[in-house]
Amino acid sequence: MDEIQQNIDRLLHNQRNLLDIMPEMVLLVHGGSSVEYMNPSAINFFGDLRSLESPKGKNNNSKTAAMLFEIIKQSMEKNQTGTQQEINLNDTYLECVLAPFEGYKGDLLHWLFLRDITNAKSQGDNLSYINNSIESIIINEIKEIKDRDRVRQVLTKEKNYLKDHFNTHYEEGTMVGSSKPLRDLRHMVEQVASSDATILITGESGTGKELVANLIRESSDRSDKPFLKINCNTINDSLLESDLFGYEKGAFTGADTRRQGKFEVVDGGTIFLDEIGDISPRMQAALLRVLQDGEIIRVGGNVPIKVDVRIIAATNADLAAAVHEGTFRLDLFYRLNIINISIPPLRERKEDIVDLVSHFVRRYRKAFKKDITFLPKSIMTRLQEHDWPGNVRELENVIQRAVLMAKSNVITNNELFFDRQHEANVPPPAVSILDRLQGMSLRDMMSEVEKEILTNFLHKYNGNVALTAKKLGVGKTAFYDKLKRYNISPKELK
Ligand SMILES: Nc1ncnc2c1ncn2[C@@H]1O[C@H](COP(=O)(O)OP(=O)(O)OP(=O)(O)O)[C@@H](O)[C@H]1O
Repeated sequence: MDEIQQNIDRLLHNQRNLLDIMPEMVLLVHGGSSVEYMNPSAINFFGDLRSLESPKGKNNNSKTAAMLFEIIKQSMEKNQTGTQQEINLNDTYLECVLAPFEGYKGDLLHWLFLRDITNAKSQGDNLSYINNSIESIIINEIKEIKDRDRVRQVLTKEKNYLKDHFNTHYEEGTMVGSSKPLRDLRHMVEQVASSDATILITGESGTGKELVANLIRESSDRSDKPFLKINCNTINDSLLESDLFGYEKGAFTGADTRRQGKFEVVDGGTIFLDEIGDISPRMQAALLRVLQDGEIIRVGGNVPIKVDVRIIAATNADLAAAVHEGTFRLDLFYRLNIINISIPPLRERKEDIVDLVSHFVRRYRKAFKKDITFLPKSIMTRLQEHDWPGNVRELENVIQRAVLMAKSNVITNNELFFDRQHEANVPPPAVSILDRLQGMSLRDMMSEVEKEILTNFLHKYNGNVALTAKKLGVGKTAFYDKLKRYNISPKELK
């Protein structure tokens, strides 16, 4: 019997020691309502819950015991015994296994094995937070790389935008543009150049009328013969007449020798008469003679002289309207208008802007020895959106300035200034004329008023001298004299 008792004691001792050294918390609960055993880990963690008189007490240990009993009750109800559960006890996370068994005389006993997993759990949470952060950092990084790539692609595209254009061979005097109107224009120039027919080139100011005249002459059979350009607007009538047709000795004061006019000098070649809409009726008659009969009469002479000159004329005025108003001869209009080349304004062929811009960049980077290699697409868009009241000449001016002012190899918005010419043409706000004339002599006042009237009317009639002179009831020669006296340039008043 002693031996049996000794064995029981030994087993109990070993069992107790085993439970005592376990790092996990172990509790033995009796009947689901009192704690019969706690190992040191459990006591250390919960406090001693074994001697509590009533688990419903108010101290902390009673509350903890009540919570444990509740866990046992719910596990039994949900049949979760023997499985590992995670419970939260006052913000502490515990892993718990419940093992019910039948004790002496049928007592209901529960082993509760518990492990504190709060740290492990928060490390896990941290880890998943870090994982998430790393993931979002990587996602952001990838997005940024993609964005950078997109920007790089755009920049590469932009960089290449004018590369081909910039690298193409640059030729002075070429007519640039690939829009349908420009292609038609080029075709027409090729078709009419080789004939000797008179050509009238029409189009707004700065559209390229002179350029077209040059091309016609270059492609004609007269390309190796003299080519003279006369701007009918810049010299007065009598000078223009003697300049073109020559004069006989004694024709006017100072004509002490006979002199050949340009039509004779250029014989066999071409004459370009720019601003033809501004010539006087007398000049119109003389020109009609050249066109009809192929002859001129020198000023002060009466002998017709045969000339062989091709005439290319140009105007930005509406000659048909001038005929209608009686300031331009109908027969001369017909003679000039045998072949009409009409150049559309730039705003009607905006597709040409890219070609024109690169053409002018090439022209001016060479002239100013600048190394412009890049023109951002945003700049090109701005240029394409502009209305270009001054047409190709205005575009050329804008690019010329930009190239000159560019600080690197790129043209930026800082260098882009549009002509304000059309705004400058708006008459200044009215100031009382008498205020302005105060202190002047009557003669000076009259001159000022006359100058003001001439300027205003020329502006109103788009710089058309013949029309303005007619409207003011002044002879054209007298009108030109006045313009000279007051130093007024009709061209600047268009
Ligand atoms: N298609 C084009 N390609 C290249 N350069 C052009 C083109 N059109 C016009 N230009 C340039 O624009 C500028 C103005 O052209 P141009 O003097 O021929 O115009 P215009 O119509 O005769 O002007 P205006 O009415 O004032 O006499 C010139 O430098 C010319 O070389």
